[in-house]
Parts: sequence; structure tokens; C-alpha cells
Amino acid sequence: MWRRVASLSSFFSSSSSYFVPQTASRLNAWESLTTGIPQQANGVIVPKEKTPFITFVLGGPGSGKGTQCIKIVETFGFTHLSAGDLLRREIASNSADGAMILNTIKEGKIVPSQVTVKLIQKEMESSDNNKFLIDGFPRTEENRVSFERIIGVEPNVVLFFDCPEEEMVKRVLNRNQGRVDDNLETIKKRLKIFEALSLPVINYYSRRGKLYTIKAVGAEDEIFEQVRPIFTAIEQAVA
Ligand SMILES: Nc1ncnc2c1ncn2[C@@H]1O[C@H](COP(=O)(O)OP(=O)(O)OP(=O)(O)O)[C@@H](O)[C@H]1O
Ligand SMILES: O=c1ccn([C@@H]2O[C@H](COP(=O)(O)O)[C@@H](O)[C@H]2O)c(=O)[nH]1
Ligand SMILES: [Mg+2]
Repeated sequence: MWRRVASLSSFFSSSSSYFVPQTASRLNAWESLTTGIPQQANGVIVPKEKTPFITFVLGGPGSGKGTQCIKIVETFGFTHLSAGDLLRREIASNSADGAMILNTIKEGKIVPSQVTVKLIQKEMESSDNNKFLIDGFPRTEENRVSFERIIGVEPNVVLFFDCPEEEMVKRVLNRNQGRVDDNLETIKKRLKIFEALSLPVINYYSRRGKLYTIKAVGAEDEIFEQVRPIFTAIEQAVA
């Protein structure tokens, strides 16, 4: 059961390059992170299953989601699931969906929700951890609804890395990791998709009071200093 046990003050920035009507107002910690309270099931005492603590990490292409996720993992012990990396792994493994995924990524479009959610679900189920950073997902309202329907939970926290387009384009073109979508033509398409389809998801979570907006300009370590207090508060709330 999802029961709120604490409400903490927010640490968010309210300024945004995009229209986000409301930033986070509170951070909820959930009893789900408490360990092993026994419960009765068919007369048998069984350890209570732990509900995952889920953070969605959103932002435009090159806004620094992956870079900051690495720091969150190192500092706070979350498991990082990058939806883009999971899809690229499908391409590399020549899976049945590989060709379709490759074409979709080259076009900067969005892979069907069912494919992406199944990949995320598989990773979550095979993990010993119950704290997840889901990076680059959901990208559309349809993604969001599919996740909630298939996984059966909402995220606890949503981070939005808010970065000016010019900076995102510069970073992506300098990334140099051999990605098929790191070219100007695809980046332009990705930015349009982000604005049209992904911003509504960010606005949805803002209205739900789950959004933390990070000003994603400046040095990586400086940006992490905006991220750190959010996770420190989560740790304190569930301790
Ligand atoms: N604060 C920063 N300043 C300058 N460069 C950065 C900063 N943060 C990340 N970068 C660099 O920008 C590039 C994009 O960063 P990253 O891959 O983390 O973005 P992303 O949001 O995950 O992008 P995508 O959605 O395309 O996967 C990388 O080469 C990374 O090293
Ligand atoms: O949920 C998702 C995540 C990603 N995609 C596709 O992959 C590329 C690259 O994703 P990154 O997060 O930037 O690594 C993205 O442009 C989409 O084409 C997706 O369809 N659904
Ligand atoms: Mg990334």
C-alpha cells in the first residue's frame, strides 16, 4: 500500500526555459521503503514485498540526465535504468524489435510504449535494489499511462533537467559516443518531439506536486549540488 509518511519542504527552482506551470511543492516519502514488516497471507506470515521507489529523470536531449544519474548512483545507491540505453542494447543484440527501434531512434521518434515498458519492467524485476532512476522515460503521455498500467505504480519523484536548446545542441554534437542520433538533423527532430510530447508529461507531474526542476547549466558538479538535497531529504525521510 502506498501511504504517505512524511512531507518535506521543497528545494526546487521555479524558473524554466519552458512553460511548466507548477514546480514541486513537496516530497513524499513512502512506507514502501521500510524493510520486511511481516504480513498475513493465507494464514502464512510472509515478508512484506517492498514497493519500488521510482524517480523519473526527464529533460531534453543532452540536458545531462545520464551524467547526473551516474552521480546519483554513486552517492545514493540507486539503480540507473536509461530507457535509451535499454533500447540501444536491443539493437545491438539483434532482437526482433531491433530494426524497428534503430529506425525510430534515427528519426528521433518514440518507440512504442509496450516495447520500452517491458524492457524497464524486466530490469526492475531482476534487480535486488528497489530504488530506481528511470532516465529518459516517460517521453509521452502514452508512455506514462502504459507504465502506470503495466508496472502498477507512479513515480515518487520526477526530476526535470531544464537546459536551453542551444546548450543541449552543443553538448549533443560534442558527445562523440557514436550515437546514430547525435547529428544536427536528428537533434532538431528530437527537440520538436520533446517540446510537443514530453513537456506535457513534465507539466503533468508538476501538477501532481512531484516535479523538481534543476537548472541544468554550469559545471556538472554545480548541477549535482541542486540534485543532492533532494535525495538527502529522501534518505532522511525513510531512515
Ligand atoms: N553540465 C554540463 N556541462 C557541459 N557538458 C555536459 C554537462 N553535463 C553533461 N555534459 C555532456 O553533455 C553530453 C550530454 O550529456 P548526457 O549524455 O548526460 O545527456 P542526456 O540528457 O542523457 O542526453 P540524451 O537524452 O541524449 O541521452 C555528454 O557528452 C556529457 O558529457
Ligand atoms: O522511452 C524512450 C527512450 C528513448 N527512446 C528513443 O531513444 C532515443 C534516445 O534516447 P536517450 O534517452 O536520449 O538516450 C530517443 O530519441 C528515442 O528515439 C524512446 O523511443 N523511448
Ligand atoms: Mg542519456
